[in-house]
Amino acid sequence: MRKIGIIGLGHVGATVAYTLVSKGLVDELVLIDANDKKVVAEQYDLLDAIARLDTSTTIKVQDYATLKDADLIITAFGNIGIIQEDGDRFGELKFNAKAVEQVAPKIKSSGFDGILINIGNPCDVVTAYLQQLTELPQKHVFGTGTFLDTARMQRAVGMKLGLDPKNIGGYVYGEHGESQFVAWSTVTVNGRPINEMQAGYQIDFETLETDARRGGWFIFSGKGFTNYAIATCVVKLTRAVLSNAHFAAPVSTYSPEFKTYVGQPAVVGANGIESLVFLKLSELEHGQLKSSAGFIKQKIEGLSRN
Ligand SMILES: NC(=O)c1ccc[n+]([C@@H]2O[C@H](COP(=O)([O-])OP(=O)(O)OC[C@H]3O[C@@H](n4cnc5c(N)ncnc54)[C@H](O)[C@@H]3O)[C@@H](O)[C@H]2O)c1
Repeated sequence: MRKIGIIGLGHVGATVAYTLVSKGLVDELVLIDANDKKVVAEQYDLLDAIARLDTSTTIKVQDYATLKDADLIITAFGNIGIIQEDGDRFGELKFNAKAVEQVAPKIKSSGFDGILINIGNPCDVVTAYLQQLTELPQKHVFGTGTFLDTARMQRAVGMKLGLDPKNIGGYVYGEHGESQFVAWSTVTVNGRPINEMQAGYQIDFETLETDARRGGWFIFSGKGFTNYAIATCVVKLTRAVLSNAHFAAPVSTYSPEFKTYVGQPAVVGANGIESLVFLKLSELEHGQLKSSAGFIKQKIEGLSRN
C-alpha cells in the first residue's frame, strides 16, 4: 500500500494532492493543515472526484499519528501572502521556521521513518531545519531545491531554440533563490553541449539565466502563487521514491563538501538520496556553488542562534 502525508494544503499542497489522487498514485493520503475548515474542504473535493476516477484513494485528515507507517511525507506549509510585495522567498523564513518547530515534533512523535520531501520556502533552509528537528537521517530528508529552477532553465533554452524543454539537459545548482546559477558546462541540447552551439545560435547565456531565475517571479506576479510546475516536480520525485527509480534530479540535499543543504544533482530512490552526482564543474561554477552553499549555511546557523 502506498501511503503519503501532505502537510500544508495551500495552492501547492492541494495541487500535489489532486495530482496524486487523479493519477492513481497513492492508496492512502493523510492531509494536514493549520486550517481545519480548509483541509476538510480539500478532502471532500477530492472524495467527490473519486466518484469519477478509475482508481480509489482513502483520504484522512488532521491525524499526525497515522503518519507512522506512511512511505512519504510532503511538506508544503507556508504563507504565500507574506511575500506578495516582492516575491523574496526569505520573507517566509520566520513564519516557516515557526511552522517547522510546530510540525517536526509531531512528525517525530508519530514514529514516522519514511522519506520527507520539503517544498516550503526558503526551501534549502526549511529542509535543513526539518531534518534537524525530526532527527530523520539526512538521506531521508530532501527538498525540491533547484529541480523547479532547472525546469525553468529547460523552458527558457527550449523556447529560445524552438525545442521541447525535455530535450534540454543539465542543471541549475545552488540555492532555490537568488544565489542559484545555471551550470552551463552541464547543459546539453539534444545531447550536444550548449557551449559548442553558443556562437552559431547567438545564445545569450545571461538573458536565459535571468529568465530561469526570475521565471517564478513572472508567474507569481501574474497569479499570486505558483503551483503546477512545482507540483509536477514533487510528483516526479514521489514516483522516484515509491518505485525506487534511481532518478537523477537536482534537489536540496546535504553536501559533505560544504556541510550544508544545497541544490545539486542526486540519485533519488526508495532510500531518498541514494547517492550524489558529481559533475565536473568549471572553476567559476564551483566557486558559485561554494558561495551559494555558504549563503544557505549562514541562514541555517542564524536559525539555531534565535
Ligand atoms: N520549493 C519551490 O520550488 C516552491 C514553489 C512554490 C511554492 N513554494 C513554497 O511552498 C509553500 C506553500 O505555497 P502555497 O502557495 O501553497 O502557500 P499557501 O499560503 O497557499 O498555503 C500554505 C498552507 O500551509 C498551511 N500551514 C501554515 N502553517 C502550517 C503549519 N504549522 N502546519 C500545517 N499547515 C500549515 C496554511 O494553512 C496554508 O493552507 C510556500 O512556502 C511557498 O513559498 C515553494
